[in-house]
Amino acid sequence: MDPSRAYRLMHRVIAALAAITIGLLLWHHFGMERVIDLTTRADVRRSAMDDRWMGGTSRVALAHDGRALTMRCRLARTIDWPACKYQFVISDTQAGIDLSEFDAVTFDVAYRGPGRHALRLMVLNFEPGTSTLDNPMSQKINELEFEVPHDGAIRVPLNVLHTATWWIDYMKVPLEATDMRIDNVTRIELLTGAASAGGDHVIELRSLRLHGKWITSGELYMGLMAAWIVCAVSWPLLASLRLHRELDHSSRRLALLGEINAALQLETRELAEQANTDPLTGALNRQGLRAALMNSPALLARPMAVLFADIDHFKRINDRHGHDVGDAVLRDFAAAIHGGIRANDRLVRWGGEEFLIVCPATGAEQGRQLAEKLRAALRQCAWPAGLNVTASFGIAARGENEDIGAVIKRADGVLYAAKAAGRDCVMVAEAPLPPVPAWSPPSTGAHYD
Ligand SMILES: Nc1nc2c(ncn2[C@@H]2O[C@H](COP(=O)(O)OP(=O)(O)OP(=O)(O)O)[C@@H](O)[C@H]2O)c(=O)[nH]1
Repeated sequence: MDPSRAYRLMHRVIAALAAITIGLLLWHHFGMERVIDLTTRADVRRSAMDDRWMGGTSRVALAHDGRALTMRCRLARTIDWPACKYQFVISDTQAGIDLSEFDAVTFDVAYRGPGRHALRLMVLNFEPGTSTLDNPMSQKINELEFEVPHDGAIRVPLNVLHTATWWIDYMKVPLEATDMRIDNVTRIELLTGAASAGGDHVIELRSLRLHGKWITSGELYMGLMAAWIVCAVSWPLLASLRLHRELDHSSRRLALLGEINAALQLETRELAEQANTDPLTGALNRQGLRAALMNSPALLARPMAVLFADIDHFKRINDRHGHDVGDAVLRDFAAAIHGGIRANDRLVRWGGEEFLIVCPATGAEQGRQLAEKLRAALRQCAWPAGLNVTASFGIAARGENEDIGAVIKRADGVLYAAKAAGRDCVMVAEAPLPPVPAWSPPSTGAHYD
């Protein structure tokens, strides 16, 4: 799953878990009630017992009319502790039920008979190491005695149960094992009170219910703690995954932006080149020459020469063969010139069929030789439509402190002369006059009136 989605989901999970925790704690405290009704529960075996097994002479009979369990007891005080009792057997094995999370027992009972109407509740807990299956008396006996009220309804808290002292004596239980325990209850008994009067006692037990929680507080706390631990571990894990993914995303976006930037720079460079280049011949245009001179001022360092080249009778070519052939001638002319000049020379289409060649580190004579070489190269070209194309050249070498415009003008001047001289030739301009030094007053001390 996408870590960002999982992270958002985690927010919801934590909010839900917080709500569930509060809900469960409140529900556990105020509700979640589990009730075991011993008078009706199918897996509980119900019976009655008198004291004859202890040598007594009491008699008991149990009847169940569907409404109540009625115990008729003829109590005979012929032994010290005569009693009749209900027996609720929950388990015949060593494994009973855990009532430690049960907090009360309720009775709905009607009691008729002589003397005090009291009942004794005994909760038998199977204790591993102490109890045995063949002797129910070996199970820890937790007891309490209560008066049956007139209306017969009573709720007795289970925490008032205590381990019967006579059982502690009987079993010789060490002090540290005498605590009340009801975590493995196998049977529950309800007896006539210890000091009940002899005679006929009729006890109608309409219900005997244990009230507790569906899950113990321990289980609840453990479960909630486990859920919170899972959240606590997952949270930073998902947060770091999300961070990692966001970093990954950002670096990919950064890389993409870098690529776009590089593409834009390339495009800008291409546009700049297009703006500086003549689309027909690939030579620089005037703007391109200006940019080249600004970017490489060394182009103007002396010696340097400008060759002005002009195709002869170009108008005639256009007129006779059409503009397309004229264009092809211009392209081939630029290519031929390009093939004959050095890499650091610059070819500029000055306009129409006029080209400039700016040659750094070149004097007037070298310029003339270059122009002758180019003129010879033009003769070698295979021109379109079988034409024989020639060009005239005017050369000017840059004088001291002469600006480029003046050099071009002088080259143009001698080109005009070359045309006038019959074309297909090279003319070199005279060197310009050296600049006149600025006047300064004589240093001899002479003065003028
Ligand atoms: N095909 C074509 N023709 C062009 C282009 N630019 C200018 N021209 C033509 O080039 C011709 C130049 O003619 P002119 O200036 O009279 O020069 P020319 O005919 O070469 O004569 P000379 O220079 O005296 O030898 C004109 O007809 C322009 O229309 C272009 O880009 N393509």
